[in-house]
Amino acid sequence: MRLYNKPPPGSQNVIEFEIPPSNRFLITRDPDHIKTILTTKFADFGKGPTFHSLWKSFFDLAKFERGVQSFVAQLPRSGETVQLMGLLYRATLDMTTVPTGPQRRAFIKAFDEVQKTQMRIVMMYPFDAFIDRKEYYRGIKTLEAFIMPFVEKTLTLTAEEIEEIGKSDNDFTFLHGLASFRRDPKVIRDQIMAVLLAGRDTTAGTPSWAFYELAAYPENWARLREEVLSTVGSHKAPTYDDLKNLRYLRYMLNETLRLYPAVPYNMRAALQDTTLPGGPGRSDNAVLKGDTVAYSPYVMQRRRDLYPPVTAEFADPLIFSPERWYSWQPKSWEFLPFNGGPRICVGQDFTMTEMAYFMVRILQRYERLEYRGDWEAQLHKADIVARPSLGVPVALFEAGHA
Ligand code: HEM
Repeated sequence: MRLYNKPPPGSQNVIEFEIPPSNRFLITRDPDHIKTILTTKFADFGKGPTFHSLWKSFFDLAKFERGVQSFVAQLPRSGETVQLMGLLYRATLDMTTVPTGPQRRAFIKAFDEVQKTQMRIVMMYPFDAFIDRKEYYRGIKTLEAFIMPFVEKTLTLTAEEIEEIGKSDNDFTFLHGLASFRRDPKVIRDQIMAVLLAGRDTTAGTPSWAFYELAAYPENWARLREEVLSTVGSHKAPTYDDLKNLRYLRYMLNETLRLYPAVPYNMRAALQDTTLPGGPGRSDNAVLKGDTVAYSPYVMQRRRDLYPPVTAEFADPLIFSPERWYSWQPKSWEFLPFNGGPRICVGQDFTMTEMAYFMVRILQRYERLEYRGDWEAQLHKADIVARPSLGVPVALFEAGHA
């Protein structure tokens, strides 16, 4: 983070350093550079060999709705302290794959182990060879043992049978979708694993930050609740149309992703010699094949110079203010929580709907939120996905209770 903030005002917003013998790094916080990497010169950059070696061996996702229901059922009694972040992490995993019964514990343990090691490997690059991968490979085997029977069973279905299932919204899963255009069990396993790993922490981390901020701004909670009650009502499950109509809720989620993009740091490896724009009156920055270019939506989205001046409608960019979105739209490439270009997050629409759904169910039921942790001790903890370092300990106060 200190490195990302290093370029002085007026510089090209990029710094460069080298780890001998051959690893050159560029770290940028310039929207034009990010645009160049992710779209204009997309073919010049890839995820890099470390990333590909990590994602070689993988698996699933099946049903969504279950998780939402189990989350709602686990909400605490009015006024009781609950670690909301832990609950959200469990719920988003439930929404995708998690088996029930005795397999459950082994699955979650393996999933956590695989993800933790992946994060360590990425964070330690280029010194990742020192990381012990024994548990990692064991974890992958456990996950595979769970998912492969589902993949194989699905592949016994003919294209016509899958098409028939597709006519029913309820029975058709992501697995059927994959099986309808690829018959290779390994490819299907990899796709499922990719979606599962990409979707859990990001989707759990974002509402965690939202609750964290909302606990500090009771007036925003009240305004959200008012919007939900007048649009959806106090008990009914929201429909897709309801969710689309909740403008303030959408702004609140955007504001959360602006201050706390779930993937705060990212990188690409140059696949060939190329350049990044130097800006008006400056020569381009040379990037050589094999160089790593790191960029940070987190730092970029907090750059004051990219925002309009502070006014009554537009709060300081470092302040959580969903209201700003009523009169302001970020310029393209200056708001990138889901990345951009051909590798934009495929789960973007799904996750925005899912998070809105979560928020609606809680806002319907609870009229007030109280923080039960130590504000001062909280840190922005970023492995690959960012979360509040101490979770989100809160008490929720049910409507109609003292
Ligand atoms: C708040 C929630 C989420 C955020 C902020 C988010 C953000 C991102 C970002 C920044 C990337 C680009 C990573 C890169 O290329 O370096 C990405 C990729 C991806 N996301 Fe998400 N994501 C979220 C939820 C989800 C969910 C729920 C799913 C699945 C249902 C998902 C599936 C994927 C997949 C499969 C990729 C890889 C796409 C590719 O490389 O071609 N994401 N996401």
